Amino acid sequence: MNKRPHQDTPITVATLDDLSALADYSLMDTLNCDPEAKADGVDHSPRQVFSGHYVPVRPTPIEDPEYVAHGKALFHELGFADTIARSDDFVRMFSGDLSRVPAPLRNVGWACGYALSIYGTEFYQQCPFHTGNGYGDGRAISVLEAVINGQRWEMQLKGAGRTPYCRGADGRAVLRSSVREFLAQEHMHALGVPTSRSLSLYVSKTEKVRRPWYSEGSRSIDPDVLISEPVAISTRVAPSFIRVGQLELFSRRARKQEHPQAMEELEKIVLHLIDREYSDVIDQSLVTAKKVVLLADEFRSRLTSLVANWIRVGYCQGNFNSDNCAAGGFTLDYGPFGFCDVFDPHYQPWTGGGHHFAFLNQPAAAERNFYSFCSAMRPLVAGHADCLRQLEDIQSDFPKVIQAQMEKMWAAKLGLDAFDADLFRELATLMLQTPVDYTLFFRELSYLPEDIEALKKSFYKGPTYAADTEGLDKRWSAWLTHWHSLTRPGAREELSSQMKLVNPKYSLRDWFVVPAYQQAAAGNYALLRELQDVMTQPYAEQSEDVEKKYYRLKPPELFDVGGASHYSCSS
Ligand SMILES: Nc1ncnc2c1ncn2[C@@H]1O[C@H](COP(=O)(O)OP(=O)(O)OP(=O)(O)O)[C@@H](O)[C@H]1O
Ligand SMILES: [Mg+2]
Repeated sequence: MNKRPHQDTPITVATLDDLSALADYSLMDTLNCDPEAKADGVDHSPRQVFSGHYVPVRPTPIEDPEYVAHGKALFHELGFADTIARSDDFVRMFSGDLSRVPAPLRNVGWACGYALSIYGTEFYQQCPFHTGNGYGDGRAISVLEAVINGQRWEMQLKGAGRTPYCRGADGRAVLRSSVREFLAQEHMHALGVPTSRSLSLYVSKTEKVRRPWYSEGSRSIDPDVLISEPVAISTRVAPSFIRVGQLELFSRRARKQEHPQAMEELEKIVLHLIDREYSDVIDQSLVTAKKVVLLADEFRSRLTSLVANWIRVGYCQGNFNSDNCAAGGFTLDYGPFGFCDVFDPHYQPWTGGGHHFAFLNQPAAAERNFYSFCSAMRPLVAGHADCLRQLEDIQSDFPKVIQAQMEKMWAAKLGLDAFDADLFRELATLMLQTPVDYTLFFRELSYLPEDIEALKKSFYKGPTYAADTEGLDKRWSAWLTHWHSLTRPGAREELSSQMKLVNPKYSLRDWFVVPAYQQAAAGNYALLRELQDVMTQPYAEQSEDVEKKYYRLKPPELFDVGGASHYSCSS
């Protein structure tokens, strides 16, 4: 993702014909197609796919699509005219109807299989056939790759109907989860955290599906009602959608010698990954084993930096399995995620996710995914003792590297040049005992307050605080004094501005998003657009109105409410 252009580019795409001129289908042209697949992509039944990197799949369009939103920043970066998002043929294509796209665009897309490791352990049970051959993109279908100003992008529809990997489900995404993913991708990008990006979001005016969900104000852990929700298709964009799980699928097949081309397919997918995501840092002319070592080294630095960034902004991925871990080192799959309110190392919004994926356990979860990645790479370096040793060193140094990234991140949040363990330990204790709102606390600290009054804006004032307010206030004051003594003297304004670029003012809390998707389901997109606006400038002060609405503590009545504080699924 480091090749991403940051500046607006002149408009080059004002019609679908313009886009089709930029299309380049090299994944379908260079990787292996499932030899048993029919080229027209209309067989959507769940089945085992034994070999090949992709299956041609024709998306199932949603009925009567209506424009909801488009990723404005991405449009400008790509040189897309805003008006194209509402034009008939663009709407048709990105709501899943490829039947009338202009050549060389094709009327089939592709879906990929991938394997699953949960916290480093290989799993097969989630595949309906218990073999791993029926697991993969169950509702994600890529429809093109385009090269735009020298940068290649893959565009992928989510919710575009069944694929052979749909595991018997309908392949749809509801508006609720699509709005969450759409807004979160935009927000993360604006926060400076590498992520897949939001291109567009369309909803069906007539087609609905039933999903388990929470009744209004429900405090139940599991959904307590079945609701009928409009279906939607969002399109996300990235240099590739290769996941660690995908590399594992081919590596498991090579390891078990499942078919004669298994080793070659593993090598091909890894070289494809390098080409899409790492071509600027890995020399094309090296032998594969050497490329793999460089890949592991670079992926480790991206992954450790990614997770430190998640923690910096209060993000919990919730389900950080190897199949939700993009091999390009960016955030992928905004299903059971959340941005925390209260600072809580155990914060985990997804009730099915388990403690091992909780907020401050994410470095350890990343380590497990990295181990799965390294195991998947091993067959490619097996014949090169040197490379094998280097890969093992890269793997075993992961904890050290992530620890260094975390310390660097905490130091930056605190505006310090170096991490101070004592200061941090006391802060973490105070944040837990009070407790504090994570975003508000660090933002208030960024104004360099002389006393703790301003910091109190971030206090939720729990039972420990109520029981000994004076004692805790004293400790907070002592902590603040200690903190001031460690900050750079002079240049206060510069320090404050620097901290404000590390500590966002606004974060996409779920209780902001709930009314936005509820209103959107009733055809009113005003709140969604307002949120899109606010959350794409998370470091800016913005207006007083915005501050009043979005820079505040979570109201007590919203704690523990299903759908606003936790969810059991993310469909
Ligand atoms: N084929 C499908 N049809 C309908 N719903 C699905 C399908 N696949 C997954 N889901 C829903 O999405 C939830 C998350 O599953 P998973 O992460 O595998 O898919 P995803 O969100 O579509 O993934 P990704 O963003 O990683 O492509 C599941 O619990 C399920 O509720
Ligand atoms: Mg997923």
